[in-house]
Amino acid sequence: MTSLTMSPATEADWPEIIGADARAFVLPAPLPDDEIAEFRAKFPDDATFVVRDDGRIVGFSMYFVLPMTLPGGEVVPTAGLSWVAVAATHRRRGLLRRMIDAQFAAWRAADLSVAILTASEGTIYERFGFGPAVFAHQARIDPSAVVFRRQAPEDSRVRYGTPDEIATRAPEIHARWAAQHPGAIGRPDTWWPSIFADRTFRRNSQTSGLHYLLHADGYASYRTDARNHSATVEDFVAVTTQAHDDLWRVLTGLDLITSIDAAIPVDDTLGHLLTDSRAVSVTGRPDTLWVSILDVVDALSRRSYGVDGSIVLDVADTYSDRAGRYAVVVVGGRATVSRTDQAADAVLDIATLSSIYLGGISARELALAGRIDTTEEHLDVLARMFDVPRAPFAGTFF
Ligand SMILES: CC(=O)SCCNC(=O)CCNC(=O)[C@H](O)C(C)(C)COP(=O)(O)OP(=O)(O)OC[C@H]1O[C@@H](n2cnc3c(N)ncnc32)[C@H](O)[C@@H]1OP(=O)(O)O
Repeated sequence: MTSLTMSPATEADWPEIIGADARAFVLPAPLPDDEIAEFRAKFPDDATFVVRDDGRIVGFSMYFVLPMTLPGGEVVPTAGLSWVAVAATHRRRGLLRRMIDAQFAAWRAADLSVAILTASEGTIYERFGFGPAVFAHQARIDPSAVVFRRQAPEDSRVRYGTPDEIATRAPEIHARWAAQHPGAIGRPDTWWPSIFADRTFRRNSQTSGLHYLLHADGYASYRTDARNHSATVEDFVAVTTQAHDDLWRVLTGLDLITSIDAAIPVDDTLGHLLTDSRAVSVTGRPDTLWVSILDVVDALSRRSYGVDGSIVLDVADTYSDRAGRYAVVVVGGRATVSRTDQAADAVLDIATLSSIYLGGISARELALAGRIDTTEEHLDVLARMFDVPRAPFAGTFF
């Protein structure tokens, strides 16, 4: 393996990278050229990491810089690790680890305090200090059982969008939603063209293109399947409860549709709006975002907290340089965080701290699982400090 080298991608590398990724991610075919052009507009070449063996590409990964909203509303730039693939001929020989080492160095050089990813498997990334932090409910809705408790408004306030309206309205509505929702991944301008293009490789011969429903404060896109008359909600963005309820009224009232699938926030209110909450069944609870805190002091200082208090965390990190004791002192909901020599109140590893960072898992749950070593008194402080009023929701897969 002495012939292995790593460098940023060059122009000539892209056909080989796209082919290798299609193979690794079990895609039926490499991405089409127009999709590749849009994909490449999303990140600079120096955010790419190509491993070659004797000149042939055997490993690839890259990162986007993506805005993410924290509890309290501050938006931080994050390193969004993505497109990680190692050739089957070179698996389990340390290529992923080598690329992650280089990525970490790049993230540090770029002063990024938080890294995020959407994971293909649950057992890969904890060793690098990532923990699952945001979840969604995979919901299946039975429209025939849907009866809203409140009477429908005379006008649903929802309209189908024309392509022009969608191009103007959806990014603006998404930005408003993301600004107020913890865990939300902001979508840079360069992300929208391929969403709107809705190319045929994203569906099969019997599924429709995206239909867009627009509201003054929200939108939803969905496609239908002619084989079984089902609908799948691809994107649902509601800035207000009114928009949420109005959009769901239209979606659940689609004539000739026998079931609707959607990924919804774990605290979504749809079931509570109905006379029979069983019309909404939860078929899964996937993790939708993994987080790794890169700079504990900076990351913890940027979110807000539910209650004031202070706690000393002893953080373990077997991968990088984040281990140590940190004093977190919260006054008026904002934290002052510093490294300290004081005795620890709670002991946990960096992946566990990253899991509770956005409030998607409670410290209490992880302590019960033996992942946080603390006393009942300190756990109470820790759990209440990190608790959030609304569950985080990422809303974007990357
Ligand atoms: C953010 C994303 O892009 S998620 C997508 C990840 N990519 C995929 O799922 C595509 C298909 N899979 C692959 O391309 C490869 O198998 C990868 C990228 C997952 C792993 O690449 P490899 O080069 O084989 O990993 P590498 O040898 O560096 O392993 C590093 C460590 O992770 C472990 N590991 C790697 N893959 C896995 C896995 N799938 N499950 C469990 N552990 C794993 C290794 O055992 C090793 O552990 P250790 O160093 O602590 O002893």
